[in-house]
Amino acid sequence: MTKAIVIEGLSKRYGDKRAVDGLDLVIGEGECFALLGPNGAGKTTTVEILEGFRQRDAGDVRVLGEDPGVVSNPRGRRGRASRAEWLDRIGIVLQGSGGLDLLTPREALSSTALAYSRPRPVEEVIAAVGLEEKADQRIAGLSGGQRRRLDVALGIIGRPELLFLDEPTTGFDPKARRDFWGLIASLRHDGTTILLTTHYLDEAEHLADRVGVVAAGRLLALDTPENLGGRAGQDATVTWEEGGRRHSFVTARPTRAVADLTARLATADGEVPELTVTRPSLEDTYLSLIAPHVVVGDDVEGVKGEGMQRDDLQVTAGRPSGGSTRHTEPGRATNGVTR
Ligand SMILES: Nc1ncnc2c1ncn2[C@@H]1O[C@H](COP(=O)(O)OP(=O)(O)OP(=O)(O)O)[C@@H](O)[C@H]1O
Repeated sequence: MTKAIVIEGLSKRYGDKRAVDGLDLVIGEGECFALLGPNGAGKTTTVEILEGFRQRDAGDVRVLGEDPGVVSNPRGRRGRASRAEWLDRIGIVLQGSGGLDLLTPREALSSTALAYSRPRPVEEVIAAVGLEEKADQRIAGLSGGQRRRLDVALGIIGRPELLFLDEPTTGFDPKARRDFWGLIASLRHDGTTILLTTHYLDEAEHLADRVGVVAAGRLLALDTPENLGGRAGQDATVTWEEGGRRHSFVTARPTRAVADLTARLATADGEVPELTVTRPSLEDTYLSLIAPHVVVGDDVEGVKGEGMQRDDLQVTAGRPSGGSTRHTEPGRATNGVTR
């Protein structure tokens, strides 16, 4: 595997706060990798170090073969030319960008495109993010979701080899999210490496080849979405209706359980009433992974104000929400970058 990103023993403190605490991670070229974690887990700090916006305290980092801490410094020993070359290969969508209010999306994209050696056509990018109707209106008048789409457009206009997406679909309506997922699929198809942070687990599940879960600056788990935390091999819950009541049990062998139930209870048309077979969803697995880092009445360790509370976990954890089958066997956009 050719490595797009290599992180070894990465650490970063803010005063006494350990935002990133000995992180190791390798992301391959062409991979779509999702970094998951509660508020304050250290995701943005990590990504900003990779983007060259922040200096690390310790550890080694390589992004497209360069040390961002060195190459991103225009006055450093590598100089302005290397920095421009490196930035030419990277696209960045930050959590929110501003300062473009007086421009239109077309103007913002056209001027940003000038900074790249082989930009995508502006029209193509406007269409890809579904901003055709807003292309010539002032950015100040765009809705939150439309601005976010523009952020994404600014991130991909330079035809990056590596795209950083920090919570890209926040504020998107469901259709815009689906459209965005399609866009990411086509970028991946073209070989773009993508590092995504998101709080939407369905988004990670849909888009990512692998996910990493971080809390308190440490990597808790790393796997494909299907296998995270041993998910694929975990017991299944079988539920059905019998005698007017719901019944359920947990089993490691759901195929056999369904066959037994079908033999015993199936009606003339072969159906067992209200039969469902569920395994833990990605959300269930994620919540149990981060649960030890949740403090009752306080934020997640190392977290900003809106951290997830234990009450949230009680509502959701263990809910047989994912993989449910019925009657079947379960089976800072570049506009923020000074170039
Ligand atoms: N500039 C800063 N100065 C001081 N502390 C900071 C700064 N930036 C982040 N932190 C702290 O570092 C920790 C990690 O924050 P970070 O923003 O990297 O987390 P995150 O996983 O991206 O969170 P979110 O999901 O809320 O975006 C938090 O405790 C946060 O309060």
